[in-house]
Amino acid sequence: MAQEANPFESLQEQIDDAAAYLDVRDDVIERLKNPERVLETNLSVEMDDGSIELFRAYRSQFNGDRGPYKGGIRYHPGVTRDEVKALSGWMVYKCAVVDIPYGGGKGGIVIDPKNYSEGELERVSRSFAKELRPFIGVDRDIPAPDVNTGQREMNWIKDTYETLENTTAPGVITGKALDNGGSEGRVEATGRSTMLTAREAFKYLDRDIEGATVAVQGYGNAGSVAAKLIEDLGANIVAVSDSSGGIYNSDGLDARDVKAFKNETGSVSGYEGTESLTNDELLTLDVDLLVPAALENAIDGDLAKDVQADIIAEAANGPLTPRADDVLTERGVHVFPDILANAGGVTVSYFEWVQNRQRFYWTEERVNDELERVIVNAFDTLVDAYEKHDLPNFRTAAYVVAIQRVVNAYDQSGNWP
Ligand SMILES: NC(=O)C1=CN([C@@H]2O[C@H](COP(=O)(O)OP(=O)(O)OC[C@H]3O[C@@H](n4cnc5c(N)ncnc54)[C@H](O)[C@@H]3O)[C@@H](O)[C@H]2O)C=CC1
Ligand SMILES: O=C(O)CCC(=O)C(=O)O
Repeated sequence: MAQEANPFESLQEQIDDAAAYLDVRDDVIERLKNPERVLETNLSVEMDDGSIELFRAYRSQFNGDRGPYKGGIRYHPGVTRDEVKALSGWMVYKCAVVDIPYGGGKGGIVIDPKNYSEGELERVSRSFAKELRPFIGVDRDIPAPDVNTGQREMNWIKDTYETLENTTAPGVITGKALDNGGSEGRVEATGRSTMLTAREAFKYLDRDIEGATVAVQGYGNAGSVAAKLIEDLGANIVAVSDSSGGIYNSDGLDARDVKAFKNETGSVSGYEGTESLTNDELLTLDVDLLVPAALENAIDGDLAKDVQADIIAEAANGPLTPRADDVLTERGVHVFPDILANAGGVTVSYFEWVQNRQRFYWTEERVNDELERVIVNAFDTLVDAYEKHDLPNFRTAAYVVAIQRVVNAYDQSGNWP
């Protein structure tokens, strides 16, 4: 099992690693390593039995130099202040690497949603929306889904905001259902960017993705969509997992059928014709491509020594610790970082926000074409930086590109006296 690393310290280390290759003053870099503000609140919510329960919740607004704060809201028992700070910082550099006009933010509630009824979850979400209301807005801070949240929670938050503000403002949040101002293609967007990154990575490394073997850790929104779209490229998904464990079949799984099985039974475990394996076994399988799509710190320095994949495309945020990065760089494993490989989610959120502002809605084909253009451009810019500056790995390349863009926006804005 991977050792805990503090994700906020990991983010700061990633920024320092890239800053070493940039001609930017230390005090400016220091500014880019810390959030502008963090809201911490205790939601008191009535449960179905009439009792009141407290839920700790956070929203971190990391940096707004390039536009409104943007980023998802996570419901998970492991949410911490430092985790939310890290996730909000990763959003800054993600939006910059794909060059969409946002800063970075992130929110989280310490809750295991499995233990609550739909009515209780609605009251928790509305209570958080009430606390968030003064801090968010179409041009201020725009939340979205993350782990254990989706269209349902986004709809509740939008409705609470609009009711309290006595207005209609669908662009205050993205990832909504289609009938509530959502965008075609948003549900699949995160996994789609992982597929596009993997496709471009194989091309760049002069390898064939058709017939390649693939393991996917985490089979939720990001992982299951990435799996099915990578399978559509002709790759062979041999192993997938979720929090209950993993399944393996050397002949390959049917990604869509496994998802249907998980929807029916609640987990991938027990899928017909498979051997079970632990998450650590999955992460160290001898495959061509590994897609971590669960949570932070899945692979630490020790586990990284046993990773046998040649290419990693990070669908999750922060799945590798900095020590794991060092080990994998040393061992020549090609890691394509989260801030590129899962940037499809926020990119299509941007498209949703644009559509909400214009009250003019796009076809799924247009969304997917525009997304492909953004991700392929970002990939090309990243490999150009990697080659031009002779950088150690693709993560550093992504941060070099992203930090420079944030610094440019900051510099061009001038100074207050
Ligand atoms: N939903 C989105 O649009 C975006 C999500 N992400 C990132 O993708 C990752 C996954 O998020 P979603 O797919 O949205 O969440 P989700 O809630 O839809 O799915 C999470 C999956 O990970 C599994 N999981 C949890 N702990 C695990 C463990 N220890 N080992 C193996 N599997 C485990 C769960 O069982 C579930 O299948 C997170 O890091 C998230 O921040 C990144 C960009 C956008
Ligand atoms: O869609 C968005 O705005 C943000 C998605 C997100 O939280 C992420 O990319 O980690």
